[in-house]
Amino acid sequence: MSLELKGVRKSYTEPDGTKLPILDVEHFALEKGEQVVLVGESGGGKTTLLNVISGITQADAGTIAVDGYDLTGMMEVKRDRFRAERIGFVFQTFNLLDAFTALENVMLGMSFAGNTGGKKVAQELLERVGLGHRLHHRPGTLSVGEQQRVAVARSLANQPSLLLADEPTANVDVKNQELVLKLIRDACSERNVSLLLVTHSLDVAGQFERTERLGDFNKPGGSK
Ligand SMILES: Nc1ncnc2c1ncn2[C@@H]1O[C@H](COP(=O)(O)OP(=O)(O)OP(=O)(O)O)[C@@H](O)[C@H]1O
Repeated sequence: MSLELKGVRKSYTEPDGTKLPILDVEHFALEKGEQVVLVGESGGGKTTLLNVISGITQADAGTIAVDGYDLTGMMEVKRDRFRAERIGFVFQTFNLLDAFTALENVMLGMSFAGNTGGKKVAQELLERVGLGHRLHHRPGTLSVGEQQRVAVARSLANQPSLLLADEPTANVDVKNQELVLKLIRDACSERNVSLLLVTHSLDVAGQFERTERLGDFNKPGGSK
């Protein structure tokens, strides 16, 4: 199993102190190499779910296992490193660092995970996403579609076993949407990376064999 969530709960606390339950997932799992699209209503908690898996947000309860290792049972330093090594992330807004070139953006994530063989691998990844001629451009001098392709290259730099993609095609034009989606899916297939991708697009969702509606397995407030 590439990813397995059991009993994962997350609430936010509103300014007046009341709890706002967002996640209550009894069980959710991805097989190794599986590609799953996640759909659901706006505000339902899709981003929160990805953030809890990636560790951007701390879950209140439950276990989150990646490649059979329970992240919630690890010490913080080990957990951060494990995540950096095993989980790649593509965001809707790319999250590239403006002061650095495309090549440096890809390399920076690699050094964080202790991957020092950097430059050649980063260059190959950028070539793989069609940006071999843009290695030394900063994000502000790249087109939007090119920026998302840099982000895709960066997400794969540590050879993750799981890729989380949150609306990766929402901010790129139609032509680039197909390109970015194909790049993500092909790269995951080639490397046997599991993919969990959030989208609002029915076009995108329709291309996946497995589509999950968050509301079908997430029952916030049900176990209060
Ligand atoms: N830090 C926070 N504090 C309080 N409430 C939050 C916080 N982050 C998110 N929320 C609320 O949690 C709910 C779930 O948000 P989330 O972004 O996970 O939904 P989503 O399914 O990704 O939505 P969308 O499809 O619109 O992007 C929303 O109602 C949001 O307002």
